[in-house]
Amino acid sequence: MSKFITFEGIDGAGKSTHIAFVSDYIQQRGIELVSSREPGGTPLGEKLREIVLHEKMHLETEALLVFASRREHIAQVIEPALARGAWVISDRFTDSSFAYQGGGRGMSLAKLEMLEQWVHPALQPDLTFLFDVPLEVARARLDATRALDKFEQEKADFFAATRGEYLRRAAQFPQRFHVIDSTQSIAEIQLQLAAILDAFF
Ligand SMILES: Nc1ncnc2c1ncn2[C@@H]1O[C@H](COP(=O)(O)OP(=O)(O)OP(=O)(O)O)[C@@H](O)[C@H]1O
Ligand SMILES: Cc1cn([C@H]2C[C@H](O)[C@@H](COP(=O)(O)O)O2)c(=O)[nH]c1=O
Repeated sequence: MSKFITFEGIDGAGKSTHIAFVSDYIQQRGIELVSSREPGGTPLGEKLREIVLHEKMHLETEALLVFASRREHIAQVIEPALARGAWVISDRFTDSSFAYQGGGRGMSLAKLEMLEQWVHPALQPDLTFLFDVPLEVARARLDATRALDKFEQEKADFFAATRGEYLRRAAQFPQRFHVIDSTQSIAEIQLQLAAILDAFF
């Protein structure tokens, strides 16, 4: 049966690193897997991603653009894959909008809930991995790897609020969230992910 798995966390928490491991782990079982990301995942979504990650804009414009990208992603990628029985992994989904636009930027959570209800009233991830890490650790990892985009250049209080909203949502939806302590080594985290997935297959 199809499954929808999302990966969340502040920038530099380790999502991309662990998506590669989880993708291999799932595919080794002969399961068809579609791996995608937000904002993005479709040609239109990738154009919106460029704008969202690099242009300054009103916080509600930002929220509308990430949900526009998501609407296209759901229609073109997520729903067709789930309908044919494939598993879908998405590097970020609506929890990111609550964390970044809601927590980080301070947008009304009630408005975000309205957008969520509009764009995907019946779709929620089956499993969400939240890679939780203090900002200093995430920032040190990012600084070592690449030039920073608009979000990655935000200050400590933005990421404290983003992380706080992620943890609030994990407490609100404990049935789908697994909070992973991302200060552990990659090998330790992989053991934890494998155990969670083994129980999920
Ligand atoms: N548990 C870990 N211990 C040490 N280094 C790690 C760990 N997890 C990830 N890293 C390293 O941190 C850097 C950032 O990791 P990664 O790109 O996976 O983060 P990310 O959450 O996908 O970031 P972003 O959301 O900004 O793309 C990489 O160089 C990666 O090798
Ligand atoms: C889906 C989504 C994403 N964002 C932000 C969070 C990140 O800073 C970037 C995406 O970059 P990544 O390297 O792929 O993690 O976009 C957001 O603010 N709101 C969202 O809904």
